[in-house]
Amino acid sequence: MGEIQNQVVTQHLQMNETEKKLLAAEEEKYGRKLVEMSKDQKYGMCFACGEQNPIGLHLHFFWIPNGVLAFFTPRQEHQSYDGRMHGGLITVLLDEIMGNYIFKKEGVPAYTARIDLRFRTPVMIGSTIRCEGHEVKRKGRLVIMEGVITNPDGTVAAEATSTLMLER
Ligand SMILES: CCCCCCCCCC(=O)SCCNC(=O)CCNC(=O)[C@H](O)C(C)(C)COP(=O)(O)OP(=O)(O)OC[C@H]1O[C@@H](n2cnc3c(N)ncnc32)[C@H](O)[C@@H]1OP(=O)(O)O
Repeated sequence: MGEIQNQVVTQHLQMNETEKKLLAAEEEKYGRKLVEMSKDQKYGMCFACGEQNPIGLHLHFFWIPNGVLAFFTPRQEHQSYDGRMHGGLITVLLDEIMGNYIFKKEGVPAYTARIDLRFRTPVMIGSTIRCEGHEVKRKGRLVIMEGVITNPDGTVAAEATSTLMLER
């Protein structure tokens, strides 16, 4: 098993042209360049953001005021029913943007203790979606975050609230 893992080599996926254009439009809106969150080599196998994970989503995250922004374009392998992105993977996107934001902001891992999610409209394969998360509340080590995924036509695809527990 370890041997097989060690043989896996992957190329980190960069943002595609559509994602870059959408990012540029956001930067226009904010009137400044958005800073990308650093990648932590220790977590290179993270399914959502890890650069070394051969089957990962290879997300890129950007700091926005009190929150985080990312884009994602689902591929054929991310399907559920024909042409639709799998809901479990939509959940991964929301879980990740909220969790990674707190991890990067605080410098300690934050574990998802609860996630409430509503799927409102389908996400279609090949369409670039916008993922945004914001911190809304703190109580001790507990952090409440909200996240939303928007389709290219502006409709909300999914929205979630999560409770994360910061590591001691
Ligand atoms: C770049 C690297 C990658 C970044 C990835 C980030 C995104 C991904 C994030 C994840 O998906 S993490 C993986 C999935 N989640 C887990 O594996 C977490 C599994 N659960 C646990 O490990 C523990 O349950 C947990 C750390 C969340 C809490 O355990 P603790 O022992 O630290 O806390 P405890 O259960 O004693 O609760 C402490 C307090 O918090 C409260 N609490 C716990 N969970 C709560 C909840 N969900 N809602 C409200 N309150 C909650 C609890 O009632 C209590 O309140 P009191 O102090 O007043 O008694």
